[in-house]
Amino acid sequence: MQEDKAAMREDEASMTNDFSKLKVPHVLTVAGSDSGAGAGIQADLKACAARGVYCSTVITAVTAQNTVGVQGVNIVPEEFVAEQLKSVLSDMRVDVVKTGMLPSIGIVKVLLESLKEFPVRALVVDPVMVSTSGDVLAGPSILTGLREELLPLADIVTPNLKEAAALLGGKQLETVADMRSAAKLIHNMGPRNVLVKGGDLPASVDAIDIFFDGDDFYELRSSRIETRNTHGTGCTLASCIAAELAKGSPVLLAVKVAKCFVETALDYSKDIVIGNGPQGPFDHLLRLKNNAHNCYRHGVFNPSDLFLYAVTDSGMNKRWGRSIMDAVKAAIEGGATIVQLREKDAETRDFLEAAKACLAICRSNGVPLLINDRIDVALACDADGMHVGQSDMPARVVRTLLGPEKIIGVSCKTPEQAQRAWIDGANYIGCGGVYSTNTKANNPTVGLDGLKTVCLASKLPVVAIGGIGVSNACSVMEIGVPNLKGVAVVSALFDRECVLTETQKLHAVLTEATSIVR
Ligand SMILES: Nc1ncnc2c1ncn2[C@@H]1O[C@H](COP(=O)(O)OP(=O)(O)O)[C@@H](O)[C@H]1O
Ligand SMILES: Cc1ncc(COP(=O)(O)O)c(N)n1
Ligand SMILES: [Mg+2]
Repeated sequence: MQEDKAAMREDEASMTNDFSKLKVPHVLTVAGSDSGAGAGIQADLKACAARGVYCSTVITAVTAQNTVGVQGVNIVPEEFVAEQLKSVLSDMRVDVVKTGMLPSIGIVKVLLESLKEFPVRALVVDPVMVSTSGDVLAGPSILTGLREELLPLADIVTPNLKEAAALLGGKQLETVADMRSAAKLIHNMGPRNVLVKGGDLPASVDAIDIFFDGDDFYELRSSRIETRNTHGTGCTLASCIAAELAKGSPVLLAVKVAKCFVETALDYSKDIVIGNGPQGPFDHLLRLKNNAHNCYRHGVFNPSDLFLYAVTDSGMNKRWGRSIMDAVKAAIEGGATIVQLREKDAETRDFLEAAKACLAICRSNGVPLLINDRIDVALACDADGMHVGQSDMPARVVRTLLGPEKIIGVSCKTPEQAQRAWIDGANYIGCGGVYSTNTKANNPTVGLDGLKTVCLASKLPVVAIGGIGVSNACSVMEIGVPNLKGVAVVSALFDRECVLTETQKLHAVLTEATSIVR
């Protein structure tokens, strides 16, 4: 639409803009709010976020809506819709406008005026009229404005079966052949492309949509996901199309990507239960959630996990003739609450295989698994986090690479190091060696006094490490500082014949010691 004018604006902008700054693809959605957050503005925001595109919002109506249906609609006065449009379009460089619920002809007119004043690269029109629950979101009064003025500006219009029927004056669509002829007739109203969506096509095994570009028809099929969670599929599809267009994609490719996204998101969230009604929302942020899903306890670090912290040592386990997996399994069975793989001598490939196997064991027991020092291994196996020393990669860099959900621990001997770990975004610190140990060469000890000093200065929870075992764990915990949450042990568990028994013994000692402290 009005590409010349849009291109001119782009040129003007390029003269004044600093290109060392990154231009973010930008979709503006002009739609209604859904309080249940499955459809409307909320779906648009999530869909654009999932596709890596910025989304601004002009709200045309506020609906009271849940998985049962629409309980109320409050239309935003058209002057105020105009004000929102002006705020966004006059200031932010919008690439694509996507429309959803346009509840009155007045609002359609206001939108048309704004698009004339501030042309954009592409316009996606999702002609929302009736919710899947059957409630009216925009009445027939908008139809003439839609057909005669908005559709001719649209790069693509995406009616579902009912909306296509309404645009064509009420004739019901029941077959793929009906969808094709509807697409052609709607194309005659002026949009460059038409997508008739067949989510509600009766008795279809696949989810079939018909795309028509004025010359050719494309039958787009995806498998139909058996789920009640289809509320908001239409809004999501249109927003994804807009997002891909904003990135510069051709229209048909944008539609294919969007359809694939909807199918994947439906499949991913087919069993989630939100609300008691017949139609639930689905989960757009599957990529992010995939991680959180895989995480111990949805990625929420609990400092009490530091209670009995088992740290492996490959040499030790090899000497006793067991694999790292067997060692980890026994430690967890004995009561270990967190596990760290510290394999200084392992070959990378072996380490990764072992890490994956240990992760499976830890996940099935709800115990977090961290990797010592090796961020490549932590990333490759999607471990729950990392532990780093003062000469390893800085915690702040590790945080950037692992993201916000993962656990990061830092070895600290001094209050200054503890302060730095906190600033760098660590979750806990390991303080030691408390006693001397032969698992770490040339490692000066801090003693119980040093441990106490660091605990008192630390804003993060602390786990004590270094030469701790059944005989002295009690004295360590008895220093009685609230943020000392437990002990980390290597030899006391793994340089022994039976890991299970030793872990059980240590667990009993710690339980006893902490009950005295409390
Ligand atoms: N159960 C399903 N499985 C897979 N895709 C679906 C399913 N239901 C809808 N879709 C797809 O979601 C998109 C939105 O379609 P539809 O539900 O018909 O629109 P609306 O939400 O506007 O009624 C279409 O691409 C459609 O094929
Ligand atoms: C505010 C608003 N906008 C659009 C829809 C359509 O979504 P669906 O067809 O999936 O019910 C809706 N229910 N609510
Ligand atoms: Mg639907």
